[in-house]
Amino acid sequence: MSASRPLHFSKMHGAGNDFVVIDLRGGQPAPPAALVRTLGDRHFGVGFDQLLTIEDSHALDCVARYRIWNGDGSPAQQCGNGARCVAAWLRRDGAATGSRFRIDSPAGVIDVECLPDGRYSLGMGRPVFVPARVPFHAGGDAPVHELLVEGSPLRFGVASMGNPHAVVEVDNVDAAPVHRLGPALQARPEFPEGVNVGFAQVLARDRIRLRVFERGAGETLACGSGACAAVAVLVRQGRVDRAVQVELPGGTLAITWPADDAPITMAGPATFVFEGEFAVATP
Ligand SMILES: N[C@@H](CCC[C@H](N)C(=O)O)C(=O)O
Repeated sequence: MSASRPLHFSKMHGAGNDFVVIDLRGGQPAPPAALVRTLGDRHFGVGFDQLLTIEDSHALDCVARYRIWNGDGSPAQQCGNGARCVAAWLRRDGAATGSRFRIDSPAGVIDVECLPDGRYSLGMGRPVFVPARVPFHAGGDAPVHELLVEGSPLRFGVASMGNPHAVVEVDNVDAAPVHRLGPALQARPEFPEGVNVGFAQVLARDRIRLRVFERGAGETLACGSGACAAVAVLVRQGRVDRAVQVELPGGTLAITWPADDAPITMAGPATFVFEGEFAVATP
């Protein structure tokens, strides 16, 4: 008979981008990649786009630190929807008090503001367009790049929000070849760390629709860092204004980039779905 230990988790989502959140404060080790994949399996596990581990922060002014693991077990540096869920989780836990606090992410410290309507507003940092820092190894520092992908030229902008993004503007996001061009661009050697690929349709200067094929998770119902990257790239290309409602399949995020040298702000929901225990097999 095999033994097991219970692992308590919270199931959450932010605009449909779904998460399992586990508490590793007190120095508990992060789950190995194989356990992340098992937990993330929607048939044999719990299922999620990303696992979020809440950990002790060494930054004095932060309530906690969190790390992000994609469904395929790979670590990620940034997760906008996840950060809002971490903020909500820390508030419910009591570790975070007041309407403003800071959390420590792999991409740096994030300022959180709890809005009166229940949404969370986060300072997501400044977008980085320098190709080598995305990283994207082709061409110069232009707002639009072009590669031959699957035999056709594909035009896109790149940005890092702590994690790498490519943004393709399309006429109709419903008809965009997200599942063909997403993985094809993601696998290009010019993106040595892979890339999250966003397909954006500009509806107005303050409103876009967006679908994102994420690194390590496939298409998700929303990608917070992807929404920030899409607005940053489209502002740089002169296509949208600096305050944009981003409509994703799972919900809407409000993205504001006040000035080139200012951080991007993202506001959106964070929702608890259920609490559970997963039986982790022990040797
Ligand atoms: N869904 C997230 C991004 C998660 C990480 C991403 N897949 C990566 O590997 O960079 C978000 O809301 O930002």
